[in-house]
Amino acid sequence: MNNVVSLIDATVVYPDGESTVTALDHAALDLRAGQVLGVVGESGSGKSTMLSVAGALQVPTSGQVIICGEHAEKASVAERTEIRREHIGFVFQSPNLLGALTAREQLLITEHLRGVRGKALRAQRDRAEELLQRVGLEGMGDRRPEQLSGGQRQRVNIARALMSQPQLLLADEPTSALDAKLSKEIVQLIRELTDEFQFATMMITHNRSQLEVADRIVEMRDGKMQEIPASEIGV
Ligand SMILES: Nc1ncnc2c1ncn2[C@@H]1O[C@H](COP(=O)(O)OP(=O)(O)OP(=O)(O)O)[C@@H](O)[C@H]1O
Repeated sequence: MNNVVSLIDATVVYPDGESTVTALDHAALDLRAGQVLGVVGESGSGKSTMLSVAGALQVPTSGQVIICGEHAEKASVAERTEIRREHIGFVFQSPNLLGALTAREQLLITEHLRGVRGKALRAQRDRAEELLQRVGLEGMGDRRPEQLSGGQRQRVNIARALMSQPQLLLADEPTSALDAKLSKEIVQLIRELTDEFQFATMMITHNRSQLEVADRIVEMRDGKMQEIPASEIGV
């Protein structure tokens, strides 16, 4: 089976005054379709940097990043935008939904901005309805963010990330704004969607109990990434 994303010796070095910070230190990873990877580590250990490199938001200082067969480290800015648009869905900490738009419109905003019309738009409208239903928001498509709970807003966010049928879902602390019960529901939903749509998921979390949905876990320490058996961290 092919890897959805591979990091090969990926290193990110930032300038830090007179010296430098190695935020990602020779990271190696292969992630396949249908797998959920949990990413843990203390603040400043390099989790966001790793996710940002795996998501072609930034290029490594050295090493390789292969996303669905495409070398992101060699791609131009425009090509990286295309890689993200074609292959990747992003879910960030708090849902950055637009206040004036309904849940349905949040899912279709990209299509409207790109001027998608006719049959293609109808297909995406159908997909939006299916996804709203799939994430548990059936009948709520007309609600604006203020008319939705925090958990429901994160569900809209997840549905929106899946509109482009991504092969890779990157989630950066998707439940940090939610209580324990809602957090559990959201990570469970991400697990189920990963199985159903067979994309690969990387999820940063501070909450180790959420790692029970992960197939694999990596821990970041000072930019170094190490895969650890689930048994070792008591999941
Ligand atoms: N743009 C930047 N310029 C300089 N240093 C940076 C930059 N971004 C991150 N760093 C440094 O790189 C290291 C890793 O940061 P990163 O944000 O990846 O960690 P993190 O594990 O995601 O932290 P947190 O859990 O607090 O979000 C830190 O030492 C940070 O200060």
